[in-house]
Amino acid sequence: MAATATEDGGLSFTVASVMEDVLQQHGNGLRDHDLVSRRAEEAASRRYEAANWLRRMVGVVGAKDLPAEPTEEGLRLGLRSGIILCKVLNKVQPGAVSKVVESPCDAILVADGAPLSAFQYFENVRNFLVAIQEMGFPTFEASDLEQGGNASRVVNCVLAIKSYDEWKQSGGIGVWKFGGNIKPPALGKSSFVRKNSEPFMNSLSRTSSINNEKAPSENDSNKLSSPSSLSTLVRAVLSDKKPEDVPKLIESLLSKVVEEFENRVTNQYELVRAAPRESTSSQNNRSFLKPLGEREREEKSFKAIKKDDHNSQILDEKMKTRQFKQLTIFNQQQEDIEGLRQTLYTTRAGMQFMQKKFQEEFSSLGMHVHGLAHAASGYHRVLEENRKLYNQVQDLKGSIRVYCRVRPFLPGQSSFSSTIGNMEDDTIGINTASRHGKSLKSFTFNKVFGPSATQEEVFSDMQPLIRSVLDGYNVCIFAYGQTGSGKTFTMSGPRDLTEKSQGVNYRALGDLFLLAEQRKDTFRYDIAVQMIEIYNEQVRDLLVTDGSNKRLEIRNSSQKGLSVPDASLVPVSSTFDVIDLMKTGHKNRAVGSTALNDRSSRSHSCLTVHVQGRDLTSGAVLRGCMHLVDLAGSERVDKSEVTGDRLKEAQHINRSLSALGDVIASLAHKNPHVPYRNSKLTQLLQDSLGGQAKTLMFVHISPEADAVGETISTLKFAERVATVELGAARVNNDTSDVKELKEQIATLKAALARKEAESQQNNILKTPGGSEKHKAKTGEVEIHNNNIMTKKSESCEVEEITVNSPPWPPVASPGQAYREDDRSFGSSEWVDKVMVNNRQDEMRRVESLWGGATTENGIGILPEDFYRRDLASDTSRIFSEHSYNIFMGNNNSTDDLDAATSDSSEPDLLWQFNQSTKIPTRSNIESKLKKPVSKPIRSPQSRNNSNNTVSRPLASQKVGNGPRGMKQFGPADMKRKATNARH
Ligand SMILES: Nc1ncnc2c1ncn2[C@@H]1O[C@H](COP(=O)(O)OP(=O)(O)OP(=O)(O)O)[C@@H](O)[C@H]1O
Repeated sequence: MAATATEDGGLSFTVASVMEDVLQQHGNGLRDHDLVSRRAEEAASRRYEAANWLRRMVGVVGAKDLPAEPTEEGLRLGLRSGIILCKVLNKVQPGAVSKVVESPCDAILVADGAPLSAFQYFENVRNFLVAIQEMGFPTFEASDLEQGGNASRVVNCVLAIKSYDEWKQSGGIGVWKFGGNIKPPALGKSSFVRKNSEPFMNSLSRTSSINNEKAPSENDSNKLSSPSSLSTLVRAVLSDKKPEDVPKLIESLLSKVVEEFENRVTNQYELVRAAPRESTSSQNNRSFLKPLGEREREEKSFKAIKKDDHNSQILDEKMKTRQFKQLTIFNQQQEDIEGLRQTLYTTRAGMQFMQKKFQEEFSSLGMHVHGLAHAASGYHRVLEENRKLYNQVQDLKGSIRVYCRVRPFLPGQSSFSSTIGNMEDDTIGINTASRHGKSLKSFTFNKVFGPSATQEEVFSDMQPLIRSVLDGYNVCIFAYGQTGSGKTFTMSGPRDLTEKSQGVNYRALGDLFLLAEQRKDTFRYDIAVQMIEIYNEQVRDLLVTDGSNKRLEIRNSSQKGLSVPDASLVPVSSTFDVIDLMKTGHKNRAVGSTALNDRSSRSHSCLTVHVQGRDLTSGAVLRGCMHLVDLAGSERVDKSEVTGDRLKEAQHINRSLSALGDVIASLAHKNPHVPYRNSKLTQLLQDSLGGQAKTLMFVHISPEADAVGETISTLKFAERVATVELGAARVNNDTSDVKELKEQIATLKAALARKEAESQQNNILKTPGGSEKHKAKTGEVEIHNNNIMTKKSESCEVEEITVNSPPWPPVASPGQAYREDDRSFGSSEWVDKVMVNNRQDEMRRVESLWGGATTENGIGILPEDFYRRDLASDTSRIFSEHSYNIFMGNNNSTDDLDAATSDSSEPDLLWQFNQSTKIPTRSNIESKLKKPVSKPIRSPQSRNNSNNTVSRPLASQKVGNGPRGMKQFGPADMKRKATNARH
């Protein structure tokens, strides 16, 4: 059986070894004692041969530990240090092992054979093994030198070196070969054991040894591989077998051998394929077959190449590793990128979804907000509507509106100690300190303006009220508060006036001009102003330019329709006119300094705006009048720390303000008597407080802590004012009703005159000079009405008059003018409010006095061209008493009228008409006029009990609740009227 050569011509096994393995595996007789012993003998002889050769080579002394005929153990121990092996090899091939460690204690072995320096021994063995591996000798494992190791391999290696040495000694002719029975070392068992030992395999192969003539003789030690030893082995296996079993056994054996052989060849082939580069070393190994010099040279160059190869291989591997790593990283990155892309895609989809959802939500939110905004605007509209309705209700009730304004801290003041707690649209809370600690007092008004409220905001809130002057309403705005709380600021503005800081006065007039201009196609308005001051209970004209300081009277019944008829009345048509007038007014105003405010005004100032508007279509005339009052400081006297003149001023101020308080209190309690005449101020404001005017009190407070006392009392007063109901405001106009009534009056007058004439004739005929008697008999009542005696028929409802009529004014003798002072002293009841229709009176005056000049609401109407002419001629001209008188036609009658009281009241006249004609009735007229019924009036009894009450005719009632300036009948007029009527 021939061994199969590999590609490069080498085999790592022999047929004999294969057979041996197969026989051993099958155990077919190898357990035979003879065979074992033979094999043992063979191994021993080989061991002895190796030991002897080693002893010869290194000397007995060098190989002192190696017996001539060692046991396996002995051989192992002897060679274990690796020194003998290294020395032998260096002897055979000098320098093969460059470093041999020879410990001085080399020879000292411990009882169990363990070396003293195992590491050194191991190094020697390793170096030896590397060297023989490089040289192509059969190798063994380092562990083969240890206990239990395979000593036969060691012997094999030594004998191979011996064989090489002998070949070398013999001159190195031909190719050295070794026929030792070795097995290829297991791959990867040791890093320093060569993986392939093909040269030796080749040398073992029979085919490769064809050219080796010496082989049989030299391979005598390798008996197992020889045909004879193989046959011996076969014979030994077959010896105990029956002859009939031999063919089968041989067949089985052969098939096993073939199978094993094929397996090994396949393995070998795969091994070679797996390590192609090792062919180089194979070639190198084959170089053993070359002559030694040449082979050494080749070996050296081969080593260098191999080293280069090795380096480049390492580099290649490094490169490959790096490339692999890079590729791995690249792949990983690609995977990551793909993953990221996926994530991105998912995220983008998510984002788009979210975006869509967000947009949907956003649009639905927008719709929601839109809805809310709509609702909010609706809510604001409703609020505004509510406010208007509330104001309308207030108007209908005639409540005095109360606004509150808080002054900001002035420059230099610390805002730390503000008394203002909380502030809402209509509520203000004041922090007060009491014995029980701090508390918050809340006050509610129609409107509350904080310190940051601008002049414009303040004005815009009261603008509708102001505008109603043009619609024929009487308006009164008065600023109330302690010194320095900002009254003048609100009404006029600061000292350094700018357009932005202009106060209500300027803005109101400016607005009226604007509105008048807007309405010029339908209305023609004439506007004139008065400006007065009440200082120390004296009324002064602030618009005088000649420096005169004439004392003026307040006449609630002036025929001119003016409360202070003697005060200059200046027509204005532009804001510039107003500014000029204000300058004059402020210059004339009594202003002095006190401890509290160096610009403290110790007087009440009042700007009165008179408006007359004519409807260009219907001819109806509207009259409105507006008082803009800046009151003096309301603080207590002691606070001002004043004496002398200043004290007197303060007392006057306080008195007038407390009179104002009394009036308010009376009105709030709906007292029949309202003490208007206790002060000039209340007299001036009488019609605004008690008439059908729209009244606004603008209460001012300071935020400082030391003013808290005044602040609280101011707000309390304002709260009381807010409860006052004045009754619905009325428009001062001439309507068709009035015209109709005028006609009725004319008819009635004619009837009355006729009846009186008849009655006189009858009396004269029946009883000469008996008219007085007749009066008494028939129970006719003489009615004193501002010194005019009028008759009332028997059918007069005396009781009704007695009960419902207000008290009399003092009786004046016929022809005697009733003086203002008399009224003052007569009784304050003179001014009690009686809601009556005074238009009858007006008509009477129209006809009797001015023969066609219109009057309204009891106010003597000036001829139309009066204002027109004066306004046109000179806007800065100040109207004087005289200018009015021109149009009154008669100075005497004017005097009478001026001096007249309002005693000649509508109820009286109506009563007369009713009694004389029976148609229309009083109630008819009243209902036709659609005016509120009068307030209850005091009974005669109560009147009699009241102080200063002078008994007076029942019919002589004071119409105190008509708009101020209501034209009153003078005695002379009434006399004249009566006479005219009679005739
Ligand atoms: N709302 C405000 N904003 C800014 N400054 C104000 C305001 N109100 C008042 N002032 C300032 O406060 C000071 C006092 O104001 P003002 O003279 O108007 O008070 P007053 O109540 O009219 O005092 P008096 O009773 O002495 O007339 C002034 O310097 C004024 O400019």
